[in-house]
Amino acid sequence: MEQIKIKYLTDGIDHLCYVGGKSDWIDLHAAETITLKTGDFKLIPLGVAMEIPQGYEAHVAPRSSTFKNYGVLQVNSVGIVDCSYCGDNDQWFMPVYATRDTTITKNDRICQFRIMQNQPTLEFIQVEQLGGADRGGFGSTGR
Ligand SMILES: O=c1ccn([C@H]2C[C@H](O)[C@@H](COP(=O)(O)OP(=O)(O)OP(=O)(O)O)O2)c(=O)[nH]1
Repeated sequence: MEQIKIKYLTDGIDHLCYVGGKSDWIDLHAAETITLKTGDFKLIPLGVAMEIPQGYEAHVAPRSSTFKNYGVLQVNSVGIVDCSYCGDNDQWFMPVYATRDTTITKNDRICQFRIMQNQPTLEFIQVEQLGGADRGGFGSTGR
């Protein structure tokens, strides 16, 4: 089992845990109560900093119910937390855009994350011709 050092940056949010029977994604909590007007952008503090193991990164995504419950969109679609983001003040955030007036209450489970192994180091070799057959370009397989 991998161990991750975690620092909670605020009182009053639940500690991270698996929700039994759900999945291996782990929910993250809003660290403060935030009221947004339609069209507002806000970095929602998630109240945690972590030391992700070397060779891994975390992917942060909305929960499926986040839009239904709060009307917010995660503007970067998926957040990437690098393992170099590991200091005491490297708090995790969820950047959101409000599509309606809304309130997110402190400790609400607003998004979720998992860690993923880093990809291998890639070397790009410039060529004039690639080896594969054309597939027809973007969106060519029909609806
Ligand atoms: O949704 C996110 C995305 C990123 N981060 C943190 C962790 C990540 O390691 C750091 C930087 O993210 P990224 O490299 O994607 O952003 P950038 O715009 O390139 O900023 P930087 O100049 O800090 O690298 O911000 C979050 O807390 N939430």
